[in-house]
Amino acid sequence: MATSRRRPESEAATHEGAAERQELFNRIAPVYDKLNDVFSLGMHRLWKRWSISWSGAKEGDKVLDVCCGSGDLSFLLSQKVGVNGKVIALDFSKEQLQVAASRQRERSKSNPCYKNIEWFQGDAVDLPFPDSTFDAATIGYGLRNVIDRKKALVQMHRVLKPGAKLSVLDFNKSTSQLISTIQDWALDHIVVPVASWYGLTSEYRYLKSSIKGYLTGAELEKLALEVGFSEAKHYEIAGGLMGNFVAKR
Ligand SMILES: C/C(=C\Cc1cc(O)c2ccccc2c1O)CCC[C@H](C)CCC[C@H](C)CCCC(C)C
Ligand SMILES: C[S@@+](CC[C@H](N)C(=O)[O-])C[C@H]1O[C@@H](n2cnc3c(N)ncnc32)[C@H](O)[C@@H]1O
Repeated sequence: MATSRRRPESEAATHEGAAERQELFNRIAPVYDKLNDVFSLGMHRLWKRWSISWSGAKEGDKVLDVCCGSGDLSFLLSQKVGVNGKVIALDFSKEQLQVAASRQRERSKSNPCYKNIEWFQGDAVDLPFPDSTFDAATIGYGLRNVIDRKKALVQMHRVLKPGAKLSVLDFNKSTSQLISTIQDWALDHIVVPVASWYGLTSEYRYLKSSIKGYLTGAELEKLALEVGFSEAKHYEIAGGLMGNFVAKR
């Protein structure tokens, strides 16, 4: 009997799902930064600063930003680790990485520290780095979008040094009916209608369904301990609309 080289059905579905998401993030890349500022009234910048603090990144460190997108967290990490440090930023969307690289070129004109960032196109579930490489890692609004989140956590655990921290910023999948009603209302009545002006209706509708399909803080803590992190704690921020999860290798 000839051996089939086709992927098993579930693996093929995962691959197709990931490719669809990659395309979605490619499509939103040109307006992504602007819409985040508009919809969060600029607050996402503050949440990202907090997430960097939670990562424990410091001067001279070698750090990883997974699902870096257009690079907001990578730029903050870059300032934190300074010219003696190194930021490795990874994403699977070519368009997002192009935006990130162009922002880096622009910012490096006034602050050479940003030259310490290196961009990689790659998959969060298959990180192309050796074990125990990084002093800290971040993933902002990324883990929710990864189909096999356990695999991504296993990978991030593997590439962190013992004692290093992972900081995961994202929407909070709240257990409070009030908070999830507010999230749903804002997404249905503000975010999706405005995104529609840019021809991005389905892309921003996806945002709501991805929050429903995400993990609660308690579920994130449980999963991180399962994959080998020694400590895991989820913090609600922005009145419970957002969350930051911290896990220590
Ligand atoms: C920076 C933010 C989200 C990034 C983001 C993440 C995704 O997974 C996406 C998927 C598909 C399309 C877009 C995104 C995406 O932009 C968080 C803030 C921006 C949000 C788009 C809007 C948040 C609305 C909140 C429910 C209410 C905000 C309250 C605020 C204090 C005014
Ligand atoms: C919502 S954006 C967040 C970007 C950035 N971290 C921020 O906070 O603005 C999510 C990013 O995750 C990336 N992404 C989603 N799944 C991924 C995967 N499996 N591997 C690599 N990148 C992924 C997308 O391409 C997108 O750029």
